[in-house]
Amino acid sequence: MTYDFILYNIGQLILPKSKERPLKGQEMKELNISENAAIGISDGKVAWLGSSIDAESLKASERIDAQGKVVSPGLVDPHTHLVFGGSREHELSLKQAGVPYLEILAQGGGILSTVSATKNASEEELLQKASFHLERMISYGVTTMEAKSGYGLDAETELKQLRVVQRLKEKYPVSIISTFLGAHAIPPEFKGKEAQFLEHMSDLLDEIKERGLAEFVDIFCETGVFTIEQSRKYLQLAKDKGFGLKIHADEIDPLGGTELAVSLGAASADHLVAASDEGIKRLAEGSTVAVLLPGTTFYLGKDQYARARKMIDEGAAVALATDFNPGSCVTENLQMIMSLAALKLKMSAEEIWNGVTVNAAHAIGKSQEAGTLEIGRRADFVIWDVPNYQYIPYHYGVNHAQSVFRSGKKLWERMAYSGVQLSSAW
Ligand SMILES: N=CN[C@@H](CCC(=O)O)C(=O)O
Ligand SMILES: [Zn+2]
Repeated sequence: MTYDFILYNIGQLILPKSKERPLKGQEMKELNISENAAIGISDGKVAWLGSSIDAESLKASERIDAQGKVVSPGLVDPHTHLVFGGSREHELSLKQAGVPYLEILAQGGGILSTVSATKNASEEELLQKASFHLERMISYGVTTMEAKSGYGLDAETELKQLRVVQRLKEKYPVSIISTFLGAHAIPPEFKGKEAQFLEHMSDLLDEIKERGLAEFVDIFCETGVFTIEQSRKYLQLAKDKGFGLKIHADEIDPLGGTELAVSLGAASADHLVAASDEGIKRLAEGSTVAVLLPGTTFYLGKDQYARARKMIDEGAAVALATDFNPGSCVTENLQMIMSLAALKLKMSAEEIWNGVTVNAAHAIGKSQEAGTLEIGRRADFVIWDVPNYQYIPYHYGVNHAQSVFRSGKKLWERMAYSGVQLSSAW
């Protein structure tokens, strides 16, 4: 057999273990690292895995020298609000003055400010803007990501956002999982009529399902937004209609969204900064993935981070995501989140890599195709310009990706291979 190409001289090849279910508790500490490794690629898939020495005797149309660098599966970002209009830099001074996130929202700002900007933007404008952010995510090593609606809060704008996600799927050779988050905030005209608003959003579910516009349904279950009972009813309906479930749960107040997620069999419960001891116990018992978003806690200027250590030590499955959005976490950089996970969530490098690969894939129902490199799987991988896998969480705030491959094809490559390239005019 002649392989399309062989990537050899890989200093460390990161091979997360893939299971039928997410890695839980102590399993998150396990990470296969193969040294001086090689991968054979054929028809966009991993066709051979072994040592660089053994790869010498293989036939290949092309050979690429990884120069002793680190190679990992393409990263998976399981929680993003990729499609939105406008930006919210004007809120920074409010944050600095100590105005809480939910207070900005209650005053008609925050999410509602982005809702106005998203309503006012055309589909083309939203597509262009989301493309810009998506390309940046790819440059940071992400080949599979989730994207939510939720900045419309009316039928027309929610569907417009979901159509943009569909168009992104067609435009880019990456996997994008679409989530309907029509229940993201209460529009001013529905203040005090939350149940009516949720009925209005529920009415969209059949159309979204028929047109294949979303795989998951999500809700912001929080003080001043949607209650536990409202969330339960809404999500149960979505589940009955065949959607996967996600919940923005226990981000600020411990309402019990974590327990609700587990009891409904949600794929993920996200944020969980205020998750109770009982909620953590339930996560450990179930298979709902705790998607932690330390970039959001950092960006909101809070001191209390999600209790990742307790979650993992008690047996829960943890994944990490950017939560990229224009208000509470304005970064496309999942590597930065890996550093925050090390520093603020006290996760080990092994737990972090599992959190941005296999467990993140489970959180969005893509564990069969993303998050690891195995023979027969799509060859989505990243060559990292670092000496070892611990280095990425350690050296923060910069992009360590050297090149990003999707289905065995180079999708993105850093222009200067060794560090920065100063202008020749200097
Ligand atoms: N907390 C709710 N939703 C988003 C923030 C959205 C926004 O502020 O625009 C989040 O996950 O952080
Ligand atoms: Zn979110």
